Amino acid sequence: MSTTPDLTITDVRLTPILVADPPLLNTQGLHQPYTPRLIVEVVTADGVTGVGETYGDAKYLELARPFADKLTGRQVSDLNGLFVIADQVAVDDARVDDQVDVGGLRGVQTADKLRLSVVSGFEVACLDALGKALGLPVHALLGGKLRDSVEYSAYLFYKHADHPEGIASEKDDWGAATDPAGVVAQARLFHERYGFESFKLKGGCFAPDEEIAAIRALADAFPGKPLRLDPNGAWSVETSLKVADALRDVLEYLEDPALGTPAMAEVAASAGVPLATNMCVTTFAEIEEAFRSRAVQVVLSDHHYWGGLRNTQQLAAICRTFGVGISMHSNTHLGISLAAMTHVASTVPNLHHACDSHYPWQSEDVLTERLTFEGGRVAVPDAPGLGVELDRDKVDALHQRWLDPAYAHLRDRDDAAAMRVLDPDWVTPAVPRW
Ligand SMILES: O=C([O-])C(=O)C[C@H](O)[C@@H](O)C(=O)[O-]
Ligand SMILES: [Mg+2]
Repeated sequence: MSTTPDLTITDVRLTPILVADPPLLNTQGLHQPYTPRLIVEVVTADGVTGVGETYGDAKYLELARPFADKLTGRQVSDLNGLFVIADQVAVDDARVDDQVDVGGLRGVQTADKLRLSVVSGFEVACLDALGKALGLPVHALLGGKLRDSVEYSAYLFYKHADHPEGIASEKDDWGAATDPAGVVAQARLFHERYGFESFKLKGGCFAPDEEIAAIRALADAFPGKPLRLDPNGAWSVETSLKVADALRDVLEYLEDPALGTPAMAEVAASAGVPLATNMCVTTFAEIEEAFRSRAVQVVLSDHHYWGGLRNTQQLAAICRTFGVGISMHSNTHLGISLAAMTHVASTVPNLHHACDSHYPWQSEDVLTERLTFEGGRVAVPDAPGLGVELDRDKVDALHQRWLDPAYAHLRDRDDAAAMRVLDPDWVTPAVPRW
């Protein structure tokens, strides 16, 4: 005779960690050798543990701790209640006043968005626990998968071969990529190792003509494959239109060429190529202006800052209503979030673009078994919950690194600081940079 599971949360564990990150370039600077993440675990009265992950910088930890304190005694099935609790957690004004996250790479910073980024880690952990308790995969809790695998795109970066000399870091085997030949070599490796069939280049690092040449080289090397270029808002409207003109025939979309919805709308009006964003539409409040002005044709949801998997489904429904495409953004996440992204992506009917994922860049993970890409796709797990298992020894090791005073300066991501190690005169570029 089956018994009803006890879904009461009896314990919540928060573990900040530092994970190896290669020397990747973007318009703000360089990735630091280690990047912060927060691992969330919720434990039920029956001893079932659900796992989630989110951004791990100090301002997220500050909110996650009081949030966690309010969870014990609640049900893991009370997902709507998470948003009610989040509203009760105070955000220090100094954390959002005139602040943008990682120099603006994650779009606007508001108290609500900060709260939602914390909620998402707990929502995923609760869904994982609920699924395990009921014997159902997360996609079933989200209404059921519409596909058995989810397609991802190769996320190409300009990069150095190594982090600066004398700086503690992990070695990677991707080599340098600072010109079109290097970018194509990196893309070939991505294709060989993971089978990716579409390619996104993180731009805004070099003069636009050099980045145009890199995309042209990719188009020659991978004829007919979908290509994207994302300078994170580094260009003026004029430069954006020049790039669109030069690459119109090979781009699937141009991502955040210019900063802010009005500039994006101006570009979109005559670019002749769809525009995607994970910068000007990152909250529900930003949707109306962007959709009315036809500034974006594809929204890239980051389930962390949109507030979780169910909010991502709501965003997808709004996009569908307005004829705007949807796909997924990604940022130095681990396997827990890749599994979460894969579950939700499998339930979205209007998913017509391969999703982004940084995962191949993350050589360290907290799972007993890494998720794998076959033909550029991740199979949607059908095991209960997220279908992944936490490796406690790995979590502990990465947490020890976070605790180590020698690494304390890396607890907040700061791409400009990493760049200044190489170039002491580096200042975050004024926008538009070109
Ligand atoms: O698509 C994007 O804009 C991103 O993934 C933002 C990220 O922060 C990326 O630029 C990075 O990690 O350098
Ligand atoms: Mg982007």
